[in-house]
Amino acid sequence: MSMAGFDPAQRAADRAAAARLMDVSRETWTRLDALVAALDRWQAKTNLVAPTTLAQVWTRHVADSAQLVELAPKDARVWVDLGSGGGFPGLVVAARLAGRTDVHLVESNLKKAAFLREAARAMGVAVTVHAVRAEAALGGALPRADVVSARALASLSDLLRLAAPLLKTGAVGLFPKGEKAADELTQAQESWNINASFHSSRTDPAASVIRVEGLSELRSG
Ligand SMILES: C[S@@+](CC[C@H](N)C(=O)[O-])C[C@H]1O[C@@H](n2cnc3c(N)ncnc32)[C@H](O)[C@@H]1O
Repeated sequence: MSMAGFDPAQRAADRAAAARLMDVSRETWTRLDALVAALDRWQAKTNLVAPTTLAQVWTRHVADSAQLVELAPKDARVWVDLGSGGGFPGLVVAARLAGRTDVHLVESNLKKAAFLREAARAMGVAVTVHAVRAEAALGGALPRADVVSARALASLSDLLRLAAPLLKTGAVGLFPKGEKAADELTQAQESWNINASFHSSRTDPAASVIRVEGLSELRSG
């Protein structure tokens, strides 16, 4: 067991498993290693990920986040991640798309926002961290986006309400969801016309990513 509370051998095996799930450049691996090192440094003082997932951080969090890039438009210039927490998926996206896409991370917890800034510096990626509630950021500080993502932040209905200003102006929404994904979509369809597709997760057979491309209010009555 390491000082950080996980078995290093299990962590190494998990990194190898993640390498089989993600096809990324050597430069991206260097950035991702810097992200995981920063996460390990901070995890003791700020709970960034569930401690039980630390040994599997590479598959449970990094590879799980990395798969979103394949679902995004190839020419995405601006990506907004809501409720970024320990950097998932936002900092993983920034590692993969460095120099090509402006990544905005919205995180209301000030300690986690400080982590996101420090981790980005350690990774050598330029991101914009908005240390405010998403509701506030979406009311003004964010630019028009090509992609909006959110992982483990809220139900799909709440996410659509939150991200509507971006989704209605052309952003594609990428929302990783667990085994209740279909139920969440059915519930959201009570309020919205949604053009959505499901994409099986590469890292969790029970999970999927809901990709939203087009959103409008349902007319009632
Ligand atoms: C369960 S965590 C998920 C973090 C990360 N996306 C992940 O998948 O590991 C939710 C995060 O969203 C942040 N958060 C909650 N409500 C928020 C809001 N209204 N605006 C911005 N961030 C919020 C929390 O501080 C927390 O870091």
